[in-house]
This record gives sequence, structure tokens and C-alpha cells, in this order.
Amino acid sequence: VSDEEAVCDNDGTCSLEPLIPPECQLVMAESTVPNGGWGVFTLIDRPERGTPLLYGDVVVQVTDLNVTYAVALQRLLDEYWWSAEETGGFYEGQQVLSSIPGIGMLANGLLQENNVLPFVPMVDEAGLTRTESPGAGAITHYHNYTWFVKKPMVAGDEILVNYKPDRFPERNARIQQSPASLATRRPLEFLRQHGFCLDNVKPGRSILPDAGRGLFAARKIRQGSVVLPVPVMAITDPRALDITRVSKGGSPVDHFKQLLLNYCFGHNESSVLLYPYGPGMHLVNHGGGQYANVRLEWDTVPNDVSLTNLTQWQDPQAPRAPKFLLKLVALRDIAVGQEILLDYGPDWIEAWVHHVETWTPASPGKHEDPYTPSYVMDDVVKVLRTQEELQTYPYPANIFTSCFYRYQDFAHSTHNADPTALVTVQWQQTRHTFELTNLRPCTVLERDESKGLFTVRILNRLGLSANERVPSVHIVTHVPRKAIRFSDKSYTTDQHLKNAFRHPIGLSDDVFPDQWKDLKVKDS
Ligand SMILES: C[S@@+](CC[C@H](N)C(=O)[O-])C[C@H]1O[C@@H](n2cnc3c(N)ncnc32)[C@H](O)[C@@H]1O
Repeated sequence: VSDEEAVCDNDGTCSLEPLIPPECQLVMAESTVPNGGWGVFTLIDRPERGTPLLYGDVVVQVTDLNVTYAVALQRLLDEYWWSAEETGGFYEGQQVLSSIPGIGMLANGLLQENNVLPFVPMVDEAGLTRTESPGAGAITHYHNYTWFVKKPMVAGDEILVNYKPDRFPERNARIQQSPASLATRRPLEFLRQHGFCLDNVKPGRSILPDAGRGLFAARKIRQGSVVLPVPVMAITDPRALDITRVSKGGSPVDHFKQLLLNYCFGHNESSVLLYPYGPGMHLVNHGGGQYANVRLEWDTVPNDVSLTNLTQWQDPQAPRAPKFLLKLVALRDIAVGQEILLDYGPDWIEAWVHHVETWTPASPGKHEDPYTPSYVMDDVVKVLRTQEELQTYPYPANIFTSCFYRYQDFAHSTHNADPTALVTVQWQQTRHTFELTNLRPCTVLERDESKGLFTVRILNRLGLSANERVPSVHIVTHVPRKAIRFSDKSYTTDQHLKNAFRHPIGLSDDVFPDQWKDLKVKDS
């Protein structure tokens, strides 16, 4: 097998280029974990703890999954999704799951053997405000979820993330939990020959109006070469991404689509959606005609997989789904810093044009009660208001305050047999205090201006485990400003806007497998 392929210049001159650019530092290749599917490997030594592995992942928050049709994404649910406790998405809805389609989905895990650790995602609307942009609510606000080296690695090592045993019972049952006997390193020659480079690109703010973030070339990319591998996972019924909100009386009040739909591939003659995973693809925007500089093509063609088989693979008991691998290929030379653009196809363009023509901005709200996202409040509000002050000077109705507080660190010392007793403790920072799972609603009772410290009342939120729930009135003193944040109330962020754009990316007719075109009108 050759590790070189012909790459051609615009004038038609062809030369042999290695498949992996010599500067490449991270690749996707077959995992060393038995039944592990794809894995991620470093091509360089990484001796320093705390250094970033790659650019950060986007996180897509999925709220209140449709229970009737969720079976159509059973594989994703069982094997690939993370708890919103990890990503801070828990306030988005009543039940929230986080998809981390970059390293979070691609890398494998071996219980405590992880060599990378993620740090909190950034959250912002990438300039697409609900009062100005038809793109508002069409992109995820959660991004730059970066994985950092936890244990020094040498070139060839597989990247392993931490799957908590209770998080992926199905996946953990599938993979062997015997790290001592497992070699999690591959020879560099193998990785260079069979791997796909993951760091040809990097994220940035798109050059296109209303598009949000985008993906850019991190090095010169030659015409015909692979920009990114794009493994995909099938969602066998698009209704799995329908959200039906039910009124208190029990009747449906709202039909809406999950934001995740905008990150899927689809075809108008098929009910199958393909959800890409691995870093990068989620940030590739649409550029039509001459603006497109990449196309998608199959690396591993799923020709022998019928729609029936595809549906059966959703069953967690069925053998592992076959690898469906697309790749983004450069249509021409792409210079460093150029945005990577893919033609999303005529259906997407038509839907977007219609959306822009019919879109109306969200009303800015009542004068005294304007909408302001929590991250803007965190930037601008320096003096936090007490409960008493809020009576006269309320915050915008869409936000509330949250505190980083790990009750289990104090539960022992504050235990009181009387569940109605008032308990007061002094805030202390422990090793895990600033993990997002410890963010919980709180109200500010007092402010000590001179010391910049606050006294707060700690409250409970959905999703907290029993040992994290405060039983009674729980007051914490000496809380620093950095431990208090603004949070958005459930269902108020842009991804819940009723007029937000929803449409999958179109896979072209020749790429979308014929055997999955179940909606195709048959020639008589
Ligand atoms: C796969 S995402 C691309 C990444 C996205 N821009 C982000 O910031 O997360 C697809 C969504 O990006 C936006 N988008 C992509 N191309 C666009 C374009 N040419 N013009 C406007 N919006 C675009 C649309 O909201 C679309 O549904």
C-alpha cells in the first residue's frame, strides 16, 4: 500500500504527495480498543500536561428527546452522547443530552485510563443576535470545548477520554476493560499510511453574513487531497429530531425541530439522516457554485447496507454498525486561512432563501424587560444585585444567577437532623468546585463591596444527584464573584426560537446511497 497519492495543480500537473501532510500532529485511524471503531492518535510526543490536543469541539444540546421516535438514534444515544452535566447545558430544557461531535465522539475511552480531559465550552451567539440575524438560533452557542493533555503521551499513542462507567453502560460492555493487557499505541508508519489528518483546519468566525462560526485551512491544502475524514452515523427516522412540547393539559402546543438537524446530512428522497462526527465538519458552511472549495465523497461505501439492515443496527444488541466514512476533498488548492466551503445543494439553498425572506426579528421585549443572554450579562454586570435590590432593579426576565458550590464537600459537616433547619457555611474552593456540574441556582442576599464577597442562598436544580441536593435553607457566605454566574432560563436561548432556521445539509444525488432513498417516486 502506498502512502502517497497523485495531487494535481490547477494547470493539470500532477505529483505524488503523502496522504498525511508531514506537519500533521493528530490522526483518525482504527482504534486499538477491541470493537472500538475509529480512534484518535497523536503523531507527536506530548510531554506537557495541560497543553491543548486540538482546536475545541462544538457541543450541540439536545433537549427533551422525542420518546416515540428516539429509537431511530439509539446507537447515538447508547454509545456517543454525553451528559449535559459535563457541558453545562443542563439549563437548556428539562432533559438535556450533549452531543460533542469532535474528539468527544471520535475518541475511545477506557475507564480511568484517559490521557486527555475536557475543559468548559465557550458559550456565545457568534454575532447572530435574534433582533438582527436570520441565522439566530440556527447554530449552537456552545463551542471551543477543548481537550487538554492529562498524562504525557508519546507519538503513536491513542487518545483516550474518560467514560464514566454509568455513562455508557452499552459501550462499556462492548469494549474490553483490561487496560493493562491492551497496547494503546500504533506504529507511526501505520498511522501515516492508514490515518486521516485531523489538524489541516481550524475554527474561526465565518466570512459569510448570518453563518456564525466556520472552518478555515490551517495549512496549504492541495487540490484533490483529503481535508478531513467525515465518519457518519445514521439516524433512521427524521422524526427522532422532532420536538413536541405538551401543554399542562396534555395537548401538544408546539412542533419544532432539534438544532442537531442543521448539523446532519440528508436527501429529499430519503428518510435517513447522517450525523457526521469527528472534529471539524460541524463548522463547514455552505458556499454555492464557484465558492465551494471542497466536496464530499465516500471513502468506505455502504453499498451493501440496505435500509432494513440500517434500521436493525439501531438495536443495541445488534453487532456494531459498519463504518460509514465520507471524506472532504479539496476541489482546488486552498490557501492558509481560507474558509472551507461546501455546496449544501439546491434544497438547502431554497430553504435558506425562503427563511431569509420570511424571517422577522424577535421583538426586543418590553422596554423595562429586555432580553439579554447570560454571557453578555456576565460581561457587563460588575456589581451583583441583592434579592432586595432586584425588587426595584430587576435583571432581564430570561436570566438568573448560579453559583459554583459543591454541597457534598460540606454535607457532612452541615448535616442537621431537622430538615427545616437553616444552615450557614463558608464558601471554600476545593479541587472540583469549578466543574460545571457544581453550577446551581443561587440568590444573592448580601454583598460586601470592600472584599468583593457575597452571601448567597443555594438552591437545587433538576439533574442533581440526591447527595448534591440541599435539604433546607442553605446559606453560603464569602462567595467570590468568580463563583457566581448568570445563567439562561430553560427554553429561552436562541436555539428555542420558533422562527429559527432548521434544515439538514444536502448530500448530492450521486453521493447519497440509492438503497436508502425510500421516498423516491418510482418510475411506472
Ligand atoms: C453545519 S452548521 C455550520 C456551522 C455553523 N456556522 C456554526 O456556527 O455552528 C450549518 C448551519 O450554519 C449556517 N450556515 C451555513 N452556511 C451558511 C451560509 N452560507 N449562509 C448563512 N448561514 C449558513 C446555517 O444556520 C446552517 O444551518
